[in-house]
Amino acid sequence: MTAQLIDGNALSKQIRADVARRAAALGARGVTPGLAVILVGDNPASQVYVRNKVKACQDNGLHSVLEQYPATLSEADLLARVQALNNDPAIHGILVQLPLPAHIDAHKVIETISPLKDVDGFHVASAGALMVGQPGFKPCTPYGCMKMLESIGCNPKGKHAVVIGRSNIVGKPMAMLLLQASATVTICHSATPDLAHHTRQADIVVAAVGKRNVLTADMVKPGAVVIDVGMNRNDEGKLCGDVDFDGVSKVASAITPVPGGVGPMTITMLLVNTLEAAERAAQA
Ligand SMILES: NC(=O)C1=CN([C@@H]2O[C@H](COP(=O)(O)OP(=O)(O)OC[C@H]3O[C@@H](n4cnc5c(N)ncnc54)[C@H](OP(=O)(O)O)[C@@H]3O)[C@@H](O)[C@H]2O)C=CC1
Ligand SMILES: Nc1nc(=O)c2c([nH]1)NC[C@@H]1CN(c3ccc(C(=O)N[C@@H](CCC(=O)O)C(=O)O)cc3)C=[N+]21
Ligand SMILES: [Mg+2]
Repeated sequence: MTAQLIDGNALSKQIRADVARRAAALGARGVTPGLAVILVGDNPASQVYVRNKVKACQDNGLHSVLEQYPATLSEADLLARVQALNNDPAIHGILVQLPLPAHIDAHKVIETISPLKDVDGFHVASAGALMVGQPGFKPCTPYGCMKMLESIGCNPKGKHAVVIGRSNIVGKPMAMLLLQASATVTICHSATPDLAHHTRQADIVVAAVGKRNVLTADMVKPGAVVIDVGMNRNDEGKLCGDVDFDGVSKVASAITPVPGGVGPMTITMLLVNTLEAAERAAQA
């Protein structure tokens, strides 16, 4: 391995310490930042993520409420819960864990969250703000990826960035943030005929697909920076990303691991967004 490891746990620790300081300062003014997390159903992966989020709040002086509902919860009842949290002054951020059961329209649920409390950055208003460069919540995963680039002094300006994946929660906002940072951005997806042709030209590659070994060493330009968003399980049930880490880390100049890379940074940026929502509410 020749690449520098971009340690998401270490960077998270630094940023979370700052969050904890600012949360304490707000607390001294009588405002405790509050996050509500709603989990519907019993998806085991979702339970792990949600528990990590609640624990991160506790560890850094944020108040959190976890609401768990059975998979049979009706859409109307979920919308009513979101509306109640919109009106709850102790709650500054609302996160509805995805995926939701099939009988619930996730889009409708997200659009019901007040944009002022949309700490996931998934609301159309947040996505639109990002698109036109207005203030708004940035989606936590791409936001965390930008912080990881910054942490190693990688300024995207003038670089060619290739994003693999175009989902509304990762790929698309990732591309927008890189564009905002003045990279030249290529977005690849399942209908891209020759993925390697694009990735080989990239100074920065972000893989956000959800399939193992989407990016292998032969697809990477020597010295490129590689960010692995993927969360998959290998044949032994071990957590792994989209990137062939062993191969690519011999070619890249810097690379994020899985676990311990983008995952913890996603939670860290959720704390940052919640803190900022509370700071804004305290000013208003
Ligand atoms: N670490 C973290 O904090 C987070 C990790 N994740 C993980 O990141 C991964 C992506 O998540 P998400 O964006 O929600 O996933 P989606 O399934 O919504 O999107 C996957 C994207 O990958 C594209 N794709 C699929 N196959 C290929 C291929 N062979 N070549 C190129 N592109 C392909 C799809 O293209 P098309 O649009 O054409 O279908 C789609 O745009 C998952 O592993 C997920 O678990 C997600 C969120 C947070
Ligand atoms: N409304 C909503 N917001 C989300 O932000 C959201 C979501 N729904 N649905 C699912 C995805 C996925 N996601 C992760 C967060 C942290 C880790 C994480 O902490 N990963 C650890 C490992 C965790 C483990 O051990 O399984 C790591 O990479 O080191 C992973 C994945 C947030 N998501
Ligand atoms: Mg990770």
